[in-house]
Amino acid sequence: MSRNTRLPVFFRKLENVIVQLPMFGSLKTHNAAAHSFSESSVVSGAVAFWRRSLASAPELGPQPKKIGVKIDVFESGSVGGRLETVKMGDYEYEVGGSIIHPLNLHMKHFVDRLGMSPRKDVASKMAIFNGKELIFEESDWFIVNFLRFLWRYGFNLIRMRMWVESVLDKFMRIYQYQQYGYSFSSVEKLMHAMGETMIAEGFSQVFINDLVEPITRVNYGQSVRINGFVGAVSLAGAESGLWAVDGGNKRVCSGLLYHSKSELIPGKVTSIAVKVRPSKTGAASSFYEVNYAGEQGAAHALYDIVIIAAPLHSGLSDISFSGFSPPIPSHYPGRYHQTVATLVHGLLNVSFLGTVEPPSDFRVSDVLTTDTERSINSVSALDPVHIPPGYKPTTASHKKVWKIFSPEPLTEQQLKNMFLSWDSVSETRWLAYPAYSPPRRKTPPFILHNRLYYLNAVEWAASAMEMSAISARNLALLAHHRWHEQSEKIDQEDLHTRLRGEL
Ligand SMILES: Cc1cc2nc3c(=O)[nH]c(=O)nc-3n(C[C@H](O)[C@H](O)[C@H](O)COP(=O)(O)OP(=O)(O)OC[C@H]3O[C@@H](n4cnc5c(N)ncnc54)[C@H](O)[C@@H]3O)c2cc1C
Ligand SMILES: CC(C)=CCC/C(C)=C/CC/C(C)=C/CSC[C@H](N)C(=O)O
Repeated sequence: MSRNTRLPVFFRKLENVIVQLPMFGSLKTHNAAAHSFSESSVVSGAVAFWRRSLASAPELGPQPKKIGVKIDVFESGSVGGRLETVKMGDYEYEVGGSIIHPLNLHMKHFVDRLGMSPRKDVASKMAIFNGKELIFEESDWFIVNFLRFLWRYGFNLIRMRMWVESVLDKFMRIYQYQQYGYSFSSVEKLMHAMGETMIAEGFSQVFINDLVEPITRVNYGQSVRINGFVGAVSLAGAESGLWAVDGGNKRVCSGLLYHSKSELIPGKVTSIAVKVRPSKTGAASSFYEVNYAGEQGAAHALYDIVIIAAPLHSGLSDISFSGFSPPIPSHYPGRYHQTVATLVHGLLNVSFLGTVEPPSDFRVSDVLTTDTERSINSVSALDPVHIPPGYKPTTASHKKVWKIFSPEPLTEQQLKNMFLSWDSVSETRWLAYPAYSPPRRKTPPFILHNRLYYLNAVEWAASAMEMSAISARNLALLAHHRWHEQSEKIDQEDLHTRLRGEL
């Protein structure tokens, strides 16, 4: 089992039988301009703006002449945003977005196209902690896991897996739609095109408490009271075959930024105003004035199209909007959930987990927690972003790097309970992903104004690297089609049936 895998071993084997993956062609884009734009806007992570003129895209219909597109990307922090690594000792470790699903085709495509590779796999083993003891510890033996699960949960696990697969199966449609240049004007329409997702019902309470809840806690730091799609994404984040980018996931961001030839402007965007100016022909045209605090102080620049690629929520971007009617809020309703990632290079106190196993036998790498454990969401042994030759995971009798996810920063006392000793500690406080618990809110819009777009609205469906990539590609296509008044490529119904014969 690979280090990023969370579901028990027997499940990995079953998947080959139950899962039918839809077949897709390569993700070769039909729209070079939109594609390179989508790449730069997602993953540079910041706020991307399209300046003055759009490039033509021959495959999208007859185009008058090829004119250049200039893209500026503003970044107030570091490129990669929530993809971040921290150095401990000689190695770097992921402290933000760390795992990628095998069906996340945009991420896969980026890595291939940039000539990067997935990190080497390292074996892992999962356990579940209820605050007192380990209620489940994965065995190395497929048959043992299988029988344990069958005994305790009946066929719940298989049904759950089939439900996740049915959601993923519909989710995969988006790649085909985007390949054919289709776009969607709202998160609701994008989700509708991927098939409505209902919360899976009928699982036993003990199964939800023991397995589903721990997975949503490690992945979204929250309970199971979340919408169906994000629930399925969270469970997908516990499947087999999860991977990471060799050298660190954030390399994809800087790689795509470089590749897109856009200009990176270090600076914090403070406000965006809509300005109307007379054009050469006499007709009024509007521009967006972007004000920012750059390295040389306050400055501004004018753009035709602006894409905001950072969450418009308290504590995350703080951009004000002026001159818009109706007004655009700086912050949309709803908050982002705090997850603290604490990395400790130390000796784990295995008795804190209620186990009597000697540390030299303790090979568990991922400890998930049930809702009864309030102070921590997970404890995981981390592997460096690059696996050096000869690297082998060790038992708990050796010092190694552990990552603890918790809703609040850990106290000295909590660290002392969890570790017998440590050399170094690093703490990263994230406003990590939306707080998905009810009341369910209206999703923020993709289109904030005529040519002003908002990428991170998609996180209210689910937050993951791939979701930002999908949203970026969608907005690049949408911006292009709206600019060229190609309404037949926007919000088309029943694409699934219409495109069925195309591949
Ligand atoms: C702890 C943690 C673990 C996660 N694990 C996973 C995982 O395993 N797999 C997965 O797929 N996803 C994971 N995620 C989610 C994933 O990291 C995010 O969904 C994704 O990285 C979002 O990317 P983004 O570019 O849309 O936003 P961000 O990464 O937030 O990028 C926004 C950027 O905008 C910049 N910015 C903000 N305001 C301004 C401004 N006013 N002016 C200029 N720049 C500004 C910020 O500095 C930032 O760089 C995790 C997230 C966290 C926090
Ligand atoms: C978008 C689709 C279809 C799949 C993505 C599945 C996926 C990678 C989900 C993970 C999402 C997430 C926010 C994980 C956070 S924690 C990651 C890991 N458990 C860790 O310990 O770092």
